[in-house]
Amino acid sequence: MSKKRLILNLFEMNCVSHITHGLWRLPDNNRERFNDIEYWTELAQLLEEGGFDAVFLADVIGTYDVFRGSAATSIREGLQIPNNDPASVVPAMAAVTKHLGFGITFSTTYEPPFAWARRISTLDHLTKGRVGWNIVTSYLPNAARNFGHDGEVEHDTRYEKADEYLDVLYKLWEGSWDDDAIVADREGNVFADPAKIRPIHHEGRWFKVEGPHLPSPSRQRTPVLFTATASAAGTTFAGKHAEVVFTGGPNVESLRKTIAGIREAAVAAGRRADDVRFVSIAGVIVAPTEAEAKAKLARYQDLASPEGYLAHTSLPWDPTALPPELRLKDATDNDGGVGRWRVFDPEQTVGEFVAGFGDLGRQPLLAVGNPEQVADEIERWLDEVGIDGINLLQYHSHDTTRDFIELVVPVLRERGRLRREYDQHETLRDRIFGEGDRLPDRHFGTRYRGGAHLPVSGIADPAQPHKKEALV
Ligand SMILES: Cc1cc2nc3c(=O)[nH]c(=O)nc-3n(C[C@H](O)[C@H](O)[C@H](O)COP(=O)(O)O)c2cc1C
Repeated sequence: MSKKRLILNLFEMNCVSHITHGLWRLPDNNRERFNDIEYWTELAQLLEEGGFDAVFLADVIGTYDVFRGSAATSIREGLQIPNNDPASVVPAMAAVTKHLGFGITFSTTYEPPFAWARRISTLDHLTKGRVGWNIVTSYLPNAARNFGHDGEVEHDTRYEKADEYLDVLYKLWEGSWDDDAIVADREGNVFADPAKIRPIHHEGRWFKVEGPHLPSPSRQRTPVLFTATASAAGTTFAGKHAEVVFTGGPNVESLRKTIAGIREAAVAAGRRADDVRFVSIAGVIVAPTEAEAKAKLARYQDLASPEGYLAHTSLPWDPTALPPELRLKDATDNDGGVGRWRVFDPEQTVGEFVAGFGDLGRQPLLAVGNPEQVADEIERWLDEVGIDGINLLQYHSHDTTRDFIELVVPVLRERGRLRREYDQHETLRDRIFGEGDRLPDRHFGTRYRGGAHLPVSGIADPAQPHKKEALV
């Protein structure tokens, strides 16, 4: 059996402190340059030189203001504020690269689907088929208040809304235009054929969209669909829609369960179990020798900020205000509001609990060592845990990426886990799945192709009465 090839992404965010809080202070870390277009173009070129598949851009549309009932901790920490729009930096990166893919996070909960469908189609055109979309439903109460709600939309309702959102998008991306709709007939003065373009007339519980889609079909039509979930509602959603699932989770057991559950949900949705690929967050601290890598981890650990992690987790109580020797079971009567990203141990003291938040060693996939040791660990995760790829966390920008490219990429290439060069002209989807540019027929989104399941077959053209808008 051939070896599983690693999907290699960099995990980024258009902000200072994405997910390794406190480390922006490392000497020469250049995260505060995120407002500069050169930050992104340099990064994109570096990633493409190193053979990365994609840069993955996380996003939030609110502040973390649950911890201590205020956004102040987040603001002090640079924790995802200030932040800029992720999609806006993609064209700059695309202009200086040919192969690098782009994963863009966007929420289905607050902004309606028509404009987003247009924006991502534009990006798919400009990148020649290199975009993916990380579908999120948004978890920040402040995000809800920024978009006219009093509080968060209830969890499962967000997924119901997301499901309809995707339905609208598939109608626009897959069904609204035929591939041969653009005629570009100069003599006949016909640019596009109205009979091959149709409105979608979507009317559902959440959205009413007439269409047609404004952009013509891009190479992938539907961008590669990513999501991150472990909940029951999210698992059903991912089984139907997701092509790549981003896995976090506290440990390997929960991860294996998530993977198995989503594969099962994919099969229930008429897809194949391996139609979904799994990409894990990975911390990699590598150096020529193990001792140097461990020393580097210690340097990083010194600067890690538990406060940043506490605010990021939206902990609804403040353990730093309690005596550090108090046991958690005596400090709080529920799960401590720790939530799904942290395992709660009632026997821990408050002091241990706080220190644990800033413990970089708690990462389930953390490889610290020389290049061979790191490659061994990544291969173990591919073969034993069952992931398909990694999203590399950044401790230091751009040293984390450079180290990985210089030290780990050659070893993974030697072991047949990474390609030596890109295939020319391939889209992001084709690179990941090797089955062409478009969604496979067994994906729900393809049901609208050619106008199937849409109320009209084409736009009526009064100047050409024989080509009437036909009801189907
Ligand atoms: C690795 C990873 C990355 C994520 N990135 C984002 C993000 O950029 N923006 C966001 O709003 N949510 C992000 N999330 C949160 C997820 O979208 C989702 O809310 C979370 O996994 C809980 O989903 P569930 O309630 O369905 O289990 C991320 C989650 C994980 C595990």
